[in-house]
Amino acid sequence: MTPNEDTDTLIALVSSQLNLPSNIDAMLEALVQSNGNPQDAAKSLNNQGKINPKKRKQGGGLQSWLDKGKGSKVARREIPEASSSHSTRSDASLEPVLTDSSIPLSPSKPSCSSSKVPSSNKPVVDLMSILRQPEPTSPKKKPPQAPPLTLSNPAMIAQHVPCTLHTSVLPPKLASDLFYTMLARSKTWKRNKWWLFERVVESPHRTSFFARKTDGVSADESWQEAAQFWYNGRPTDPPEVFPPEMENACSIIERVVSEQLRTRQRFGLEWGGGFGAGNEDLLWRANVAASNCYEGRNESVGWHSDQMQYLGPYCTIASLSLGTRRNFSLREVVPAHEAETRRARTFNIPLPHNSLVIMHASCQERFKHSIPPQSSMDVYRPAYPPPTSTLESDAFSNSDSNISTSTLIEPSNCRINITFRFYRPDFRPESIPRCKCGVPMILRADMKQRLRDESDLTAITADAVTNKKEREILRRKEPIKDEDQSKESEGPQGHGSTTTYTYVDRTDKYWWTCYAGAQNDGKGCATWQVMDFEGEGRGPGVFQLPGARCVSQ
Ligand SMILES: O=C(O)CCC(=O)C(=O)O
Ligand SMILES: [Fe+2]
Repeated sequence: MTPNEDTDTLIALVSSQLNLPSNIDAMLEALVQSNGNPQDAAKSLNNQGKINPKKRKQGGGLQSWLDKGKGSKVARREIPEASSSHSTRSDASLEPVLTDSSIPLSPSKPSCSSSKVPSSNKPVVDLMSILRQPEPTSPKKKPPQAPPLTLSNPAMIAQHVPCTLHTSVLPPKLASDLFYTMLARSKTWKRNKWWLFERVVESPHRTSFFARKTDGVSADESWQEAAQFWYNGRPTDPPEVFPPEMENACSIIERVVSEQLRTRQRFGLEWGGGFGAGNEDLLWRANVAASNCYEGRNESVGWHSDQMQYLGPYCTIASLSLGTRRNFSLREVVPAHEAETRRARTFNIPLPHNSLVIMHASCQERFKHSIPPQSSMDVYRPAYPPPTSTLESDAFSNSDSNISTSTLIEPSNCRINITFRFYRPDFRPESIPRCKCGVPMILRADMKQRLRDESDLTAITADAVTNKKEREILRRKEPIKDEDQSKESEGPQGHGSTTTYTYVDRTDKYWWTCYAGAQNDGKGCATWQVMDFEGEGRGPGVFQLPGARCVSQ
């Protein structure tokens, strides 16, 4: 979870209570004044008449700003200090407004020179205590809000979200061993900390970052920087290496994900390169993983989308659940032009022990996800005793040294989550642009600019696709076992030799933006620049593969 996404939530909460539309800067300013309370911020904006509706740009989004003449040729911009004293700007509502006379501009220069660990003289607060839900007080008529929907089977999941659920994904003994191994390790994992609205907030769960021993990943020092990013830029120990059980699980999961990818529509900017000799049959690999431990029903992770700076656009993330069953929630970020006609619905997917959720391409761009606190929770009763390797660890130490393993099968109130990820070679740490603070920037998608929703996209794409099988897949929006794919195109190098590379190009925009404020008292330089995929020498994306063709236009 990252500070940016928490700010998204706050901004969305403020925005939902305004009588008139506002801009991001005014909302951020009001949030700072009201100590992060969205209700107070909205009230003060509504009362003080800070909002000048004429300044509101219809349609919003990065492209509309770029199209406004003077910005169109300039890729790199700075946002005035007063409007960006927090690097915590919003995907959902970020408008790169350069000047707005309704906002007092501070003459002071960007003040960060280096990233530093949050100082301890201010109290650390639990993130959830800041993200208070407001009372529904807005007098403005909003589109109807559909109640949360539980997606209880794979067909429902495929219908509503860009995810698939795979139950009993690992052999049961391996799932159990991996649970115990990670549970034992989790005792030393850290709670993430970062700056949000002049306070240090702390994530309500423990987390750790892993690099895979294969592929030279852990041997490459540049990945240390990537690990540090997992902790919002805090200095950290080198990433942990995948333990053997995790390595075994990862090999199985890579096959499950690759099989899924063969049935799905690809996106032009997805990774199109290979995965090295011996992996020609894989469409997806993992070279890093992040693991989380949620102890009890109150531990959680708030609404966020995952940072993409090393994953690149349209990434695929495979998320394994072990231990207690928890709900995984997803909520779409509604594009600005649809905000007055529809509201996002929350979808809940119950995740049992040994289940895998694949967050497919576009999930990070279009949706936020969370593990919410629950009012009740069933304990997990392991089917096997802990493996002997974990018995030596403190987690299972017992004063009775003669205890037999079978008596150690104890119910647990913990959920272990492992998100397997592929950090792309074309987004290696040394290729990430740095802001004026000297800190690597983060990559953000312009969620506002999305032109169509998934159903429109599917219809358009399906019309354009000539391959009958693919058309069927798109229409049903369900994974279909695909036996006879791609007779028509040559397989691209290293990316499987029997796959058709049709892709959709949604003309989405991405930009790099300063991230230093997360660890620097909330102060960043607010530099940003549009990502120029080819100009920055990135790729190959799926759109660059031999035989690939775009089906959206
Ligand atoms: O625990 C989970 O399932 C989600 C974790 C997550 O969203 C993350 O690590 O980014
Ligand atoms: Fe996440």
